Amino acid sequence: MRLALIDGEHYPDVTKWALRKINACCAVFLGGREKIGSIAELERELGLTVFHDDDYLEAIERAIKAFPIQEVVDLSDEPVLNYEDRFRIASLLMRYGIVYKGADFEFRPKMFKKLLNKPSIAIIGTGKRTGKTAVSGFVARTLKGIANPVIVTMGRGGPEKPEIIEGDKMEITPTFLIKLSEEGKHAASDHIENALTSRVLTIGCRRCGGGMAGFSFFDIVEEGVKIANETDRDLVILEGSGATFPAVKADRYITIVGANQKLDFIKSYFGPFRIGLADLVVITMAEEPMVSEEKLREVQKAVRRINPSADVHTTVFRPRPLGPIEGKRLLLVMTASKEVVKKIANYLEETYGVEVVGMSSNLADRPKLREDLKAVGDYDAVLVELKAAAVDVVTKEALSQGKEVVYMDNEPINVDGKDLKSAIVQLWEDLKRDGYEKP
Ligand SMILES: Nc1ncnc2c1ncn2[C@@H]1O[C@H](COP(=O)(O)OP(=O)(O)OP(=O)(O)O)[C@@H](O)[C@H]1O
Ligand SMILES: O=C(O)[C@@H](COP(=O)(O)O)OP(=O)(O)O
Repeated sequence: MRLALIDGEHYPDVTKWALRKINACCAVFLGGREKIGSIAELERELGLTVFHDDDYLEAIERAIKAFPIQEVVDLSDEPVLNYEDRFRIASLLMRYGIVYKGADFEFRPKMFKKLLNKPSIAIIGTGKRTGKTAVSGFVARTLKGIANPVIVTMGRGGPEKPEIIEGDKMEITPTFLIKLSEEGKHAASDHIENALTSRVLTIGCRRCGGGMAGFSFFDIVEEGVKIANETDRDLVILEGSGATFPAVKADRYITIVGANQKLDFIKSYFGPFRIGLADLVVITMAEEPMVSEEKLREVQKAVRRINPSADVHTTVFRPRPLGPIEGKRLLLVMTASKEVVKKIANYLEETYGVEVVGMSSNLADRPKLREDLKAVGDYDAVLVELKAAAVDVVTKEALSQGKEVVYMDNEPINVDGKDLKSAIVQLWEDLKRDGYEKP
């Protein structure tokens, strides 16, 4: 069935003429009073049900619940709808799997397939390096004792066939990672990072390309999910990549929003789609210099407005070295900005009694990283995130110099007085209580 979006900037007979052409079952009145009388009169003139509300999204949602709508056709125009409004509508319809068509645009959702035969939590983000891997690892560690999770990733550096890393059984050493890298693999891919930081079973998948709403052009997640189904694990954590996520229906959603992101990417375009899916939102990097207090308030406000029912947590990252570093002279290498790396260096010096003698924020830029590594003086150990060039450049160079390699994780810490750990346990308890949807 087809729902039409109409307004009062068109005369009723013009709208009626167009409605006949598209064979609509009902309409939502969006606003604009210049060319109509009352809405009741309009409804009589058009001869079909017209939904309306102060909030046009509410009206559309009501129409969708009342009729089995497959397509929404937008017969309105500016000034009633601006471009931001249209993305809001597109975000809502994407969530319901409904096509949204206008005069010169069409948004076609991919269907979320129900493929998992066990409970699942998807961890998706509004952008790259917003902290999906950090939070996925945190969720896995939090639930490890009670839910025995497996993580399925879909990185752009992921393998062509799903790769299983038994992080719970094997030790992931610098030498093992170098071996993977020499086999031509991306040894710092998300599934390997998760296996190392959280010591759980992970399944790495590949994806290529991402659209606007969050679906990938190609990916092998379905193959990864089939393998996850065959494991004896109780919970599948599906981790997105960049602003893209698996087109697999999950039972719960955690959306990661970087406080440092452009506000428009959070509250406009398809930000509301990603945030609207969430049961729990984690706002990451909520501190200076990434974000001012004023902008943070705007980000929090936008998230609450888009999804009032989500449990919102505001957090910062702090490093969690995965090996002993106390008393060492450290080289610190990260994908974060120069200012952040300095901040982390101070934190490490204060917390672990180390001396940070060199730093690089160029982990994701190999030519600059090589220059940084050449310029550094003597050090005992390199502390590096398992991302980007951590293995093929940093680990290789450090081992060749006889230096120690210690990998580090980024731990989310609440700055809002809430407790992310108990919220995650609660999410799992609720999921168990409510039951999960079977394929
Ligand atoms: N205190 C901090 N403030 C801001 N950023 C930080 C801080 N500590 C770490 N970071 C950065 O936050 C980012 C977190 O990346 P994470 O991997 O978790 O995100 P992601 O969305 O999964 O991306 P990817 O999988 O590509 O690494 C990293 O770039 C890391 O260097
Ligand atoms: O670029 C990506 O696809 C992933 C990392 O994937 P790998 O390169 O580690 O496989 O980054 P993210 O989106 O999670 O920030």
